[in-house]
Amino acid sequence: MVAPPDNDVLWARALHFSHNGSPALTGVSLGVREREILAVTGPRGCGKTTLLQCLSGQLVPHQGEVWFNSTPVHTMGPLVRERLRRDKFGWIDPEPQLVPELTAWENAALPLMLRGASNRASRKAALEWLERLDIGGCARKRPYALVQAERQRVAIARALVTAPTVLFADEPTAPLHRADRAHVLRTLTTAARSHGITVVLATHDAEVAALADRSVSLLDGRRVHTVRLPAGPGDMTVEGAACSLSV
Ligand SMILES: Nc1ncnc2c1ncn2[C@@H]1O[C@H](COP(=O)(O)OP(=O)(O)OP(=O)(O)O)[C@@H](O)[C@H]1O
Repeated sequence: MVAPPDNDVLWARALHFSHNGSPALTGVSLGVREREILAVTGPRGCGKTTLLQCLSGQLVPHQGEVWFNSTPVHTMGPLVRERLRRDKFGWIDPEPQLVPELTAWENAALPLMLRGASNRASRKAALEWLERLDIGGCARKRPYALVQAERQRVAIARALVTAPTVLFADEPTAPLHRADRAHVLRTLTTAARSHGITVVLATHDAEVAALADRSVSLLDGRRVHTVRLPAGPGDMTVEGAACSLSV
């Protein structure tokens, strides 16, 4: 095993993963620099979610290595990986998964309470994040009384409330309308930058990817390089020696 470069907070080498024998990642390598916002782009089914799950320790790659700072994640046991995810990582799903019995602020405060923070401190931090995401007025409502876009903002507040080292966001604005999407993404990226949070953002939306510092593209479980043509039919997708036009 070779340790990753010092300036990469996450580093993956030659990841392979199959779901029930069907390959989802076939040799993906990448580094994520500290404090950068990295977009993982590509069409549906290209392996974005699987890659984020391997990087965040939710899945263990069948081959390859994942490192968080100088710690190998792929060799960790389930309990250590669970602790790493709880203490260092945040996760946003495309569909908000909230606890129905808890109010919006209690849902947002949950990760802090699970870490043993006081009720008062957890509530204060949760309310601040809900305010930043423009849903302070919903703090006492339960999920059933919120619309989908409000529920997603609560889920985003919950992911940010601990100021994680790395935030994994899997199509985080998928349930939002276009205007809402831009606002939530700006809030998310501004918060990440001001708190020094590294973000790995999976998206198939070019407008969303444009907010990132850098993008990596996947196609059929492999990394590809997308080159923008100066004037022509679209982007050129290059993988090794093979080229194809994606329009
Ligand atoms: N739990 C699963 N069981 C079986 N196959 C799966 C499972 N999860 C993903 N796959 C398959 O693995 C491949 C990669 O899926 P993945 O969800 O990682 O891609 P994605 O780029 O995130 O797609 P989407 O944008 O649709 O979420 C796809 O072919 C998908 O059908």
